[in-house]
Amino acid sequence: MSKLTADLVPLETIRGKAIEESCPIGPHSCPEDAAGRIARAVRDILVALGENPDREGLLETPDRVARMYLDVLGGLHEDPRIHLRKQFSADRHEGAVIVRDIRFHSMCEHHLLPFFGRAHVAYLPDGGRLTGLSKLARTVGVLARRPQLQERLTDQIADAIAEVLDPKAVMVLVEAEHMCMAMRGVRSPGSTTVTTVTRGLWQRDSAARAEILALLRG
Ligand SMILES: Nc1nc2c(ncn2[C@@H]2O[C@H](COP(=O)(O)OP(=O)(O)OP(=O)(O)O)[C@@H](O)[C@H]2O)c(=O)[nH]1
Ligand SMILES: [Zn+2]
Repeated sequence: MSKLTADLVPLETIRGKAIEESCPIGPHSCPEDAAGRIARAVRDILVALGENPDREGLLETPDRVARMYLDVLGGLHEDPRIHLRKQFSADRHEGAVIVRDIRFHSMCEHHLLPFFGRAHVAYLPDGGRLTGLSKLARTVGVLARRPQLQERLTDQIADAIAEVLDPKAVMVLVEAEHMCMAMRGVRSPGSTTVTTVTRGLWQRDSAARAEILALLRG
């Protein structure tokens, strides 16, 4: 099972006061003045590129980029399991629950460029234990807003559902386009990467797995 909380920088390596208690994932480093640090680094990047960070159009850019990073990578300081703890039961429902087309945007951890697409999530409740449909999408959102690999994102969505709902089975399919493949490097826009993971009963039962996979693909 992959770790669901982020590997953040150890407290002692952060200069200044670390805020330990304000994050739902427990004691860890929330670097003080994160926005200021990012903004200074962005200014350095602009200078290194040969730009003039003091020209009018770029004056506010470091601060904007800092706000943007803290927003699109804010899932580092959130525990995805919190949402799934909102549960209720439907004693007579024994079938699979499938939520398709959960749109997400994430950041590839190799290039810090976006990858984005859709996650499709299915689970087979045990004992009628259900979570809210929106909570599945919220879980995807938290895990996507981190520096990620598509494979890890897929695994972590399944792990969060398996851990909190303890269902009989889980399957997650993620399809995404990576800007690091489109804008640079191999320059292959339009390529789609598909990743899947199966846990529990559907891992062992190939007929059931094929049926759910077909439903996830739509
Ligand atoms: N498996 C996997 N690879 C990814 C993901 N995001 C980006 N990559 C790949 O990570 C690899 C990094 O390869 P490197 O050779 O270290 O970096 P690079 O020189 O920038 O590679 P190119 O993209 O081929 O130019 C590239 O092949 C990317 O396509 C992901 O989510 N999953
Ligand atoms: Zn990349």
